[in-house]
Amino acid sequence: MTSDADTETIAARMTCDSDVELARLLATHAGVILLRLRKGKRVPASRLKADGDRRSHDFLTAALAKLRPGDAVLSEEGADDHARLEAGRVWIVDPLDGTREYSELDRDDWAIHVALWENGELTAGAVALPGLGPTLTSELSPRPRPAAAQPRILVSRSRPPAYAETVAEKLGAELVPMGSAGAKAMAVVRGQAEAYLHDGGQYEWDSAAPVVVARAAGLHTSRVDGSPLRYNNPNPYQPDLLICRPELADPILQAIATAK
Ligand SMILES: Nc1ncnc2c1ncn2[C@@H]1O[C@H](COP(=O)(O)O)[C@@H](OP(=O)(O)O)[C@H]1O
Ligand SMILES: [Mg+2]
Repeated sequence: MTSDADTETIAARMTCDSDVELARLLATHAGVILLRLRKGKRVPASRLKADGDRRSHDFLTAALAKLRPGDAVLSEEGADDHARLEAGRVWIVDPLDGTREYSELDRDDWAIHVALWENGELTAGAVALPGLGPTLTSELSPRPRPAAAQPRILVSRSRPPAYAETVAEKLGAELVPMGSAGAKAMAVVRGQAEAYLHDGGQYEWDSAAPVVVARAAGLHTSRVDGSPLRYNNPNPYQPDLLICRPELADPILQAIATAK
């Protein structure tokens, strides 16, 4: 098992000039720490969730402090330092997205998010999906996607939007529950679903890295009223999100507007 001292040593040894490569390395390594932490664990779910959040957060923030000392950090697990509002570069990280699923030992729908915001825009990011496949980054290129006979719309397992069934009916789509914003967004990037719809509560760290990777893959990303997603706001609460194949954006947004 990786100890806190080990993770500090790893962070201290890392070097990296490219921001996107750094995001990939950090998210991937945090995933290794999290996989090791839960391997063979027979501890209460609440303890695994708390330990996972803390260990991953400590690793990511120690590495960023060493490798990008001038940058600000907004992390789900850290105190929000409003100095970030004056900073030109802010790392927006979710050390463990899908914490609930992480504590269910047979599930893989959880993720680590590392994104970089620079002067108003998300510019780089990575989403690690330990146990599911390689870390996806904002260096992806759009790829051709064959039309799906019946669109699959991913929604939260525990908190799907109240109007999701109405939207699915209108589009002749199937609703598929899955944990983690990052896992859902990357399932769309990987062609395993056509859309990810969320409403009712979320924060910037839940979507920043998934959104910058999804945009690089050529997908539509917006609020559910079609307005743009903006990051590094004074209040990081960002309650809703649509990520989908571009040709489905207008039909889904129209169906949401009618159903809400
Ligand atoms: N109504 C809500 N209010 C606040 N956060 C929410 C939320 N619904 C989902 N989220 C957050 O969005 C992420 C994905 O959720 P879900 O798996 O339900 O789709 C989770 O992040 P964390 O696991 O990082 O806390 C979850 O806490
Ligand atoms: Mg999250």
